[in-house]
Order: sequence, then structure tokens, then C-alpha cells
Amino acid sequence: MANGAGRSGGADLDRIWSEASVRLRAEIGDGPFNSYVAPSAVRMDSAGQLILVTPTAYARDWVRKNALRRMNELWLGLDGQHRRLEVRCRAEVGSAPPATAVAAAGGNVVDATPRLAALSSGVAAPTVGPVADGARAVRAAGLQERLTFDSFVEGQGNAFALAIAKQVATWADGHFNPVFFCGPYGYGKTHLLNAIAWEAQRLRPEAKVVYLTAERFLSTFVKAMQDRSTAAFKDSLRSADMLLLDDVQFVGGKASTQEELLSTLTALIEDGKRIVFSADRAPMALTEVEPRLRSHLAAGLTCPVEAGDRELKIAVARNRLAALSALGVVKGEAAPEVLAHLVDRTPGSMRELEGAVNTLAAAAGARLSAVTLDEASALLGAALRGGPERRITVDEIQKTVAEHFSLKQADLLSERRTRSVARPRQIAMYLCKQHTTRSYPDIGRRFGGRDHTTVLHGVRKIEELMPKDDQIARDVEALTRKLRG
Ligand SMILES: Nc1ncnc2c1ncn2[C@@H]1O[C@H](COP(=O)(O)OP(=O)(O)OP(=O)(O)O)[C@@H](O)[C@H]1O
Repeated sequence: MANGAGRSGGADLDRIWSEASVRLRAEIGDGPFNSYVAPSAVRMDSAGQLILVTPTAYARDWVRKNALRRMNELWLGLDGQHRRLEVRCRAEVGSAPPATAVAAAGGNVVDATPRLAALSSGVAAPTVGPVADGARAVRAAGLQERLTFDSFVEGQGNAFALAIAKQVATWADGHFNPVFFCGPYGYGKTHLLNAIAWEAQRLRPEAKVVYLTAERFLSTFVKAMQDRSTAAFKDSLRSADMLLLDDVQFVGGKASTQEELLSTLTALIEDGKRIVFSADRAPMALTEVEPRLRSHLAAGLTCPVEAGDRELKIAVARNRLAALSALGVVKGEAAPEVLAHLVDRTPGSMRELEGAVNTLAAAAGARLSAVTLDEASALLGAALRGGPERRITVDEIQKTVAEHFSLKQADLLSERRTRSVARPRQIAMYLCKQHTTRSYPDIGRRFGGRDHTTVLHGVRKIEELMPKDDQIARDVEALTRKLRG
């Protein structure tokens, strides 16, 4: 199967390697062979030296320690020229894919054609079909086709993250590895990771781009341990040219998985491979994650994806409706006041906003441009609450907010001005404005007889802080969910 990079004697090398491989496989077993030897290739360098090129440094070390001596014995027995094999990893011999031939025993050729890989349930999928079957490969990867740079709307809070994501996707030589995107849930981290994977694969079709969620990483690793196939699992990750791991906070607390992730991370970094993470917090705030792993996660560039402001949300809603229009779900555009209302009635993340947009689209269909504000209001009021609009009271909001912040309802009505009380009070005022029809003076009266300007200030403060402060955005989202039941 192997040749000497097109030099004379290639057929001979093929024969020798083929025979040596069959024997080696029988001696070391299918698991280690498939993980470390099969994805490697034999090359001859310009000085005539034979080199076994492994995909990763980890595989190189494994081969050196466990198989090289035996490989050389087998090789010497088959090769009349008394040549010896050396082992190197791909990064050491240049970034080009190892020679034209890939080693495999028993005619089981490992495909070196372009692929977008992912871990399927059970054992990792080291290869997923040839180029012609790209669509299948893409689906197998768990990436969503619509999550690309084209469909990502740039705005305040995500411009930096978007610029970095685009840079990562070009495989540009940068100094930051890993790149870590963090921010509140539902504001585009998964979207950016998907977009990077698509673009990186488009630009380097021969590269192995692996995208998976931390949950998938965890479940696949656990299953691999049960099936005693951890070597294949490790190798399929360590042979990645780019690894994108989404929602890494989910590895928190699971010691063996964290250990595995740490060694994967260090092996890939050592090999100069690209790594991209996302999580709902910055690496150093992932307190459930083991400190050593945490500091590795933080070692590259941490890039916030902040909660979107109103303008960005309106642009995302408009964009989504345009996409639905292109699919024939709706006709025309929504009136600006309808879009603004949609956004104002959906204080959660972009995910909730997309739900509201879908509701509007499904109800309006071909009449989208004709939908009035009143109509949209009635429609969304019922849909967002799953039936006739449920009335949320000021009292209910105060109780829910107080409980969320471990305060007493009376604290919110009191004169206390310390931040730990004043901020929850402002959040409660903001929620009253969002979920009730009460006026500013009315809300003020219900908060211990405060002036309407105090309420106005409080509401504005929260509106201003939400896009900047992850914690506040999360609190408001959690409270909104609780209030809606
Ligand atoms: N700037 C944006 N432009 C277009 N769509 C966006 C943008 N931000 C978020 N979205 C959309 O909002 C939805 C939620 O975003 P996404 O799943 O990427 O959030 P997330 O930050 O990864 O959340 P989680 O932490 O829960 O995984 C997706 O459908 C995504 O396409």
C-alpha cells in the first residue's frame, strides 16, 4: 500500500509494508493498529531514509514506544536492502498530507480524501467517505447547514467575535490557540463554531475538521471506555487538523473526561493544530473544571460573544424572515413596528426571538407585509404564552425576583440602596415594564412609593447593562422563563 513518494522502489515498499503490516496487526491487535499504524504512511525522504509518518505527535510517541522496534525487525526480515524505519509525526515533516499512500493491513485502506469528521455515537469516525459524498459527511458531523458566516448578523457585542471567527476559519497563522468563545446562552456561539467549521473545510477540503459538543465528547468517551475502544476515540480526535468543541462547560465535574480533554488539547497544540472552544462563561469562571485544564483553556484568546442589543435583535429577526421568505414560507417583509414589537415582546435570547419569528411567519404566511401591530400583538401574546395571554402581576414579579436573589420582597420595596438590593430592584422594575401594562408612576407606587423617574432610570439601566453584562442578561432570561411558567 505504501510507496516512496513516487520514487523508484515504490512497488517494493508497498509489498514490504503490506506484509509487515499484516503481521504487525496480528501481533498488536486491531485496536492499536487501527488507531496508530493504519492512519500512518511510509515515505522516503530525499536522502533515501524511510520514515513512518504518523498523523499526530501522540501517535508517533505511541509507535516509538510500542511498535517501532518490532516494525523494524519485520521490515528487516522482508527488505533485502537492510533499511531501517524512523518515525515522525506529520507536523515534523511539513503540513502536506503524508505521501500518496496510506498504510493499512488486510487491504483495509484508510481514506485520505477530504472529509468533515465528527464523532458518531459509539466509536469515533476516523473517516467519513470520499469527497463525492460530502453532503453525507456534513450531516454526519452534526453541523447545521444554515449556520454560516453569511447568515450571521454582525452587531454590537459580537463584532470582535465574528472577526476572530473569520480569521480562525482562514487557517491564518495566528498566535492564539485555543480560541475560546464565551457568552450567555442563545447569542450565537454555536452559530460561530458552525460557521468556522464550514468555512475552514471549504478553504482546506483535505483537512480534517472535527466539530462536536462537549456532551457528545462526554458520551462518546464513556461509550468508548465501555467498548474498550478508547484508542480509536483518542486517535480520531488527535488526528484532527481543527477541533471545535461546543459548550465545554458540560465537561465540568467529570474527572476522567477532563483528563482526556486535557491530553487531547495538549497533543493537538503540540502538533500545531487549531482548537476552538465555546462555553457560557470565560475559562477561568468554569469553577467545576479542573484548574490545569482551565488554565489551558484560557491560554489562547478568550473572545466574548455578548448579549445582542435591540438593534441587533431586530436585524436578526429581519434576516430570519428574509431566509423564510427565500424558502417560500412567507411573502414580503414585516412592517418595522411589527419587527420592533416582536423584539420587545421577546426579552430572552436570540433563540427565543427565532421562535417568535417562526410563530409570526407561520401565522402570517403570504400576508406578512399586511400584518398590523395589533394583529402581531394578539398573535404573539397568545403564542409566546402557549394560549390566551396569562397576566403577570407586579406582586408576582417582585416575589420571583426576591427569591431568585435570595432577598425578601420587602427589600425590593425598602429604601436600601446597596448594589445587592438596588440591582435586583431595577431588574424587577424592568420586568414589570416588560410583562405588565402598568405605567412608570404606577410601578413606582408599587415599589414603596418611588417616583416615576426612578423607575424609568432603573428600566433604562437594565436595558443598557444587558448587552454588556452576561450575568444580568442571564438573570433576566432566567426570571423571564420563571415568570412565563
Ligand atoms: N448574530 C446572529 N445572527 C444570526 N443569528 C443569530 C445570531 N446570534 C444568534 N443567532 C441565532 O440564534 C440561535 C441561538 O444561537 P446559538 O445556538 O448559536 O447560541 P449559543 O450561544 O451557542 O447558545 P448555547 O450556549 O445555548 O449553546 C441560533 O439559531 C442562531 O442562528
